[in-house]
Amino acid sequence: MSATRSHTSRTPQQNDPATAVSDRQRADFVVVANRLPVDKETLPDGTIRWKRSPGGLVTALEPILRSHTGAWVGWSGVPDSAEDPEIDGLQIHAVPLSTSEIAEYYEGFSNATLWPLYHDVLVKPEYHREWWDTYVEVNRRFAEAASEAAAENAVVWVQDYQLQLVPKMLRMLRPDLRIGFFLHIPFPPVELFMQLPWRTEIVEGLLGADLIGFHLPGGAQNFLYLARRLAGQATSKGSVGVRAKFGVVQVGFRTVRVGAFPISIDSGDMDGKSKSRTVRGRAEELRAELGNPRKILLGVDRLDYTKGIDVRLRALSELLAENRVDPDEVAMIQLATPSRERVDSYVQMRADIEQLVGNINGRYGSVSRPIVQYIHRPVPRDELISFYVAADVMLVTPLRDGMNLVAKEYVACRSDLGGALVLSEFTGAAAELRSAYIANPYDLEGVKDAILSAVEQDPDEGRRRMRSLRRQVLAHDVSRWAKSFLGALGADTEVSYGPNRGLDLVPDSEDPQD
Ligand SMILES: O=P(O)(O)OC[C@H]1O[C@H](O[C@H]2O[C@H](CO)[C@@H](O)[C@H](O)[C@H]2O)[C@H](O)[C@@H](O)[C@@H]1O
Ligand SMILES: Cc1cn([C@@H]2O[C@H](COP(=O)(O)OP(=O)(O)O)[C@@H](O)[C@H]2O)c(=O)[nH]c1=O
Repeated sequence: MSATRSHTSRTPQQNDPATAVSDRQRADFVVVANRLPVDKETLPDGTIRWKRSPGGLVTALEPILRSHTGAWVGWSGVPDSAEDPEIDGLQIHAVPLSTSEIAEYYEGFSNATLWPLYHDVLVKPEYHREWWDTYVEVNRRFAEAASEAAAENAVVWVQDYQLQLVPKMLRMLRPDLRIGFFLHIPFPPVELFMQLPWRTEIVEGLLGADLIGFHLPGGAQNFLYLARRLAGQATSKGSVGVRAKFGVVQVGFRTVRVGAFPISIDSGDMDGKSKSRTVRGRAEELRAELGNPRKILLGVDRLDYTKGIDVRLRALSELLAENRVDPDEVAMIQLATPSRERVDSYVQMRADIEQLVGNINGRYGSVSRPIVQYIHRPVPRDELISFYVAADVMLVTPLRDGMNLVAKEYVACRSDLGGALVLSEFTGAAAELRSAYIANPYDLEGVKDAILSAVEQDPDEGRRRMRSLRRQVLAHDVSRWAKSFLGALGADTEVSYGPNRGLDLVPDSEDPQD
């Protein structure tokens, strides 16, 4: 997948005379992400094996990686591991991280500085100069690894907040490359971003890309303002659309495009799997294991303070206390994958949530039937689909979330048009899933009303809503997401550039939704 534009610059070989990839073919499409698309597994006999991880990004990009000479640059998730595991022919380039780099770059700057800052400062971001220094150093290592992996004129797609300096660093190493960047979490309001002591470096780091993607137009517009204010660059002023009507920043002779590309899931695959006899049977079993309650409520999240798990538990607790929900008729399942367990705010939040679960079960449950079933371990994908099929009401109540794929997965699994989705208005998904029961997670009465409406919904109304939600999710799947981004980057022959290539071409007045 060579980019179409011409260049005159160092070839990778000139750049890098003797590298770890010298014996491998350089790739014409390179994904750079904090995490590799593989998980390390220790078998009962102690042997180690690498397993393809089931994430949406891997699913979306795998066909593109396979149809080109594709490579993935990332961290294995294990300290000091320099193994380059080969999975089904996919080229993997591991960037090893030491224990202290994991503490300062991943747990520190990525997840105790940027993550809370970009999620509405739900907890106070910590600003430490040593963390920043390590973030710069690790970003440099990722940029070097990408530079070594990429063939001349290759397309490189950098992912997410952990790697915001990589586009500029990579461009300096390899001006021939076509570079895209996608942010998977919200881009914060300007007033919050301005707290960051290294705000200009981050904006300039991103401006190394040819195309910068956000989930929502609002994030793109915040970024355009900052590119003007902090980096002093000329930008377009009109509104940004969805998958179209890009903003532009003029950086010297380069035009950087800025757009909104809401990510999605492999909805066709989930739809198909959810119809299988095994999944349906397992869903029935789950209902039976819970004592066949009238209504099953479900939450599926990484255990993260952004996800509003406490919000839904408090809402349920109050509904039970007010006798608006009968404890004999409802059961709630909360699946909570362990996440970032060495970061203080996550430790505290886990204790709070487990206490709330205990309070509800202590007050309203019985020995044989707790109200809330809480599972604190990852649930495999196929099993997860059975939970979606079994649940009458899906509770997605984040205080802020870039997208929230769980909401889309639930919808994709409901070909029976059953079920109801309660969805926080502060998720990226809420911009598309308008037929959900939308609630403001800061308004507990509103959340309670939304849950009650979903529990008591008229079946015809439920089918109408689910049909409309499914239309959206099935039409906009993850492959469309990848193609629309890569098309805008000029890397995919199936999708061509949109019209907005110059500063004056972004119209002010057009509707931001396509
Ligand atoms: O890698 P971890 O620290 O274990 O965290 C897992 C991932 O969490 C974040 O997910 C985001 O991306 C989703 C897909 O675009 C989106 O739906 C969700 O709203 C985001 O929170 C993070 O952005 C990833 O980098 C992490 O790997
Ligand atoms: C709890 C749980 C989740 N999954 C899968 O994880 C992702 C979660 O994606 P989302 O966008 O909702 O949020 P974050 O990226 O975590 O911020 C989704 O694809 C779930 O199916 C899982 O496989 N197993 C689990 O136990």
